[in-house]
Amino acid sequence: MIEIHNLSVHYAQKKVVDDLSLTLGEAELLTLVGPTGCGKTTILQALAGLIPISEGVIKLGSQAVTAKNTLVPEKRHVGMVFQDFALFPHLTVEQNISFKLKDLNLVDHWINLLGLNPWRHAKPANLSGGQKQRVALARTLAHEPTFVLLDEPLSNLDAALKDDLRWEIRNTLKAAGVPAIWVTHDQEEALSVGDRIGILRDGRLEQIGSPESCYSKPANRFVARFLGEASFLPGVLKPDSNIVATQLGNAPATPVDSASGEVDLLLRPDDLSLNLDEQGNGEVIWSRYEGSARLYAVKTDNGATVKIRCSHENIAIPGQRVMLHITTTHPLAVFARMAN
Ligand SMILES: Nc1ncnc2c1ncn2[C@@H]1O[C@H](COP(=O)(O)OP(=O)(O)OP(=O)(O)O)[C@@H](O)[C@H]1O
Repeated sequence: MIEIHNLSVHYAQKKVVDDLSLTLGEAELLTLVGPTGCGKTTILQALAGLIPISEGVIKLGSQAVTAKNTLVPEKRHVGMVFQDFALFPHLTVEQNISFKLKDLNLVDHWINLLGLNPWRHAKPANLSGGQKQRVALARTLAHEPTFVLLDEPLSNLDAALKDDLRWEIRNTLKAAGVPAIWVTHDQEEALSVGDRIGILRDGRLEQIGSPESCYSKPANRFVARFLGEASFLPGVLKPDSNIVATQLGNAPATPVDSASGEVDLLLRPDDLSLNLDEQGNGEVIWSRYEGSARLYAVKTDNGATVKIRCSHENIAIPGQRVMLHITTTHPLAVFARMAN
């Protein structure tokens, strides 16, 4: 188990990690997301012992690391996986994985589990990006780390490969049974592979929880926007009611921070339906073709702009009148109305 209590990290006078606390369960995979420069890499470096911490405690099993009571990286038993793979170019796959390793049985185990047998004697230069990342992961896990830190492991790979490899990495970490923190820019990746997801802003954790809870009940508008397309529709939520009344109809509501009265309803693009209708309640502003789907922005007759994702067969062009309905049956987050 890893526990982080009130961790802060400064670069000169600048606090880049601010009062971070979290606990990672056995074999738990936590994804950390946030805008560029919010401190994701700094957190991993601090946990690995690569940079000093300013305040707080990092508990790694029975060891408690503080600013004064530090522990060298070698003694933390942390495995790191980087976006640039960091393999030795002159060594083969097998030699890279077995480097400084005593138990060579583990080399075969991870080579087999990650499907690397055909490339066992190849050098990194002859491998694809996905194969290199598998080697890096195998090398990390063969050293039996107590926990694993992954810094944007897929960011140098193309989209098609990313999708498969993210699941392979998740399954492999689960097979290894070690806790891991996976930093990514990609909110879809974070939502899909994490057991829990943490959303950072300016070095602070804005929310941590299951992907479903953070996506459907974000703690604030920043989290709502960061995790996916978010539209905010004005509505009225009666006190002690769980129905919000809006210009597009009523919807089941879950208030954030006890919001009531004049509220803004969080709508995701798949919470709505759209049909061409001259007598409708809005007008298409723009549309984007996405392959299997189309994303529309519609201005409602009351002046709000909402985004809707429909089947690619549902075609409307900018300027056309459409009828929007809220179709979702699960409760939608509502926030206190923001003053203009
Ligand atoms: N060695 C350093 N000296 C001074 N400031 C630094 C140093 N490294 C990082 N920073 C600053 O600390 C802040 C956090 O950087 P960090 O790399 O942790 O962010 P990040 O969330 O990982 O960003 P990205 O998503 O772009 O990789 C940034 O403002 C960055 O400029």
